[in-house]
Amino acid sequence: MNSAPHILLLQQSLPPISSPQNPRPTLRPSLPAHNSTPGARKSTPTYITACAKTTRKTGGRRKNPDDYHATLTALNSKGRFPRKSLGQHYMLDSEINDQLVAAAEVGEGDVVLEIGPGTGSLTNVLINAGATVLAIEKDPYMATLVSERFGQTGQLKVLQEDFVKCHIHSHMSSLLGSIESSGASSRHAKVVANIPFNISTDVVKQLLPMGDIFSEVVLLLQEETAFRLVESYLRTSEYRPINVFVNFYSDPEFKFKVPRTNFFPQPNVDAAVVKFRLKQPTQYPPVSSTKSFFSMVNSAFNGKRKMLRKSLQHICTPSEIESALENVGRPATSRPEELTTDDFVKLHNLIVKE
Ligand SMILES: C[S@@+](CC[C@H](N)C(=O)[O-])C[C@H]1O[C@@H](n2cnc3c(N)ncnc32)[C@H](O)[C@@H]1O
Repeated sequence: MNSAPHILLLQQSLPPISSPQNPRPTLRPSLPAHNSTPGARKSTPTYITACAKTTRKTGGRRKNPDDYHATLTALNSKGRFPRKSLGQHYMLDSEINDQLVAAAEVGEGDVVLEIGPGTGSLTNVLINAGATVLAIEKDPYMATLVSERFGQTGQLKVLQEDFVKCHIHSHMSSLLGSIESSGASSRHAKVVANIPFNISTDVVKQLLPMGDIFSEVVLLLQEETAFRLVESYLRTSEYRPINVFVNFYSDPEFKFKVPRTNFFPQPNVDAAVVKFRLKQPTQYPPVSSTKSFFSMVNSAFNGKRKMLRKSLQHICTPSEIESALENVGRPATSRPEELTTDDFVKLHNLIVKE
């Protein structure tokens, strides 16, 4: 007998899941076998009970193929329940997936990287838009599920790997190469993904410097992360090296907020969509070495409360830093949070000799 966990779906007399009065329920494990009804067989699987029904689209609007019940049914088919460690919060509103795909302007013939396809709700919209999708999924069960769901289309390649560890540049280059050699146009690929919040920084750090293969990266992130990456302003304590990094490699844009009630299970925070338009390598600000540039930026912020003429003393003398700042058009007493990405580039080129 299969002892894998299942999801028991109660379809009757269920409260709506998206109203504030009826917060979306969470999956909860039933009592373990030793607490179950006397006489129950020992091999009874651990049931997960979900007490909710989805809001259905009516009045001529199309039905969401990835609503609450469909998501649970898909998980149940593999005996799965959402895993917190994998950031598994599934999107229930296909209109938000439509907006994600529209934000990246995905169209016929595009090649798209999706990180964490899960049950395939976003993958479905991407495929319907005419894209060929490379999906990286860490959870082997979800990788199988999404392969089975779209295997027939010929528009999906699934890699069961951890995105953080995989060689995404070479995977994507070889996919683009094979599409090109089949006679199709060789446009840049795009990234569209509802990613697990715990790998957001890794994803941004890996993908943004890949302007040679990607033109846009559209990510559904934790709202706070989205603000931190896009709307941290000069002279505030939120302004960090990551902002210099993001602006060096891309033009970021905050697109829209996604309330937490749209996910199952519901996370503790809201989300938001950010679009990064990647710069091509020829458009990067001119520095002799990106390694020494970001190392200088990090050093500058390490001494956050210090003036640059102190925190960058390991590179050159305070008076050399003061005159370089003057050259950049900044006061000799400048602190890191007062410099734009362009200012840092100019400062680097004046003080770092290689
Ligand atoms: C937030 S869910 C999104 C699922 C689906 N895209 C959706 O919108 O409903 C994140 C997905 O990423 C997968 N995942 C988590 N960590 C991953 C990693 N390091 N590499 C690749 N996939 C990962 C999870 O298994 C899960 O399917």
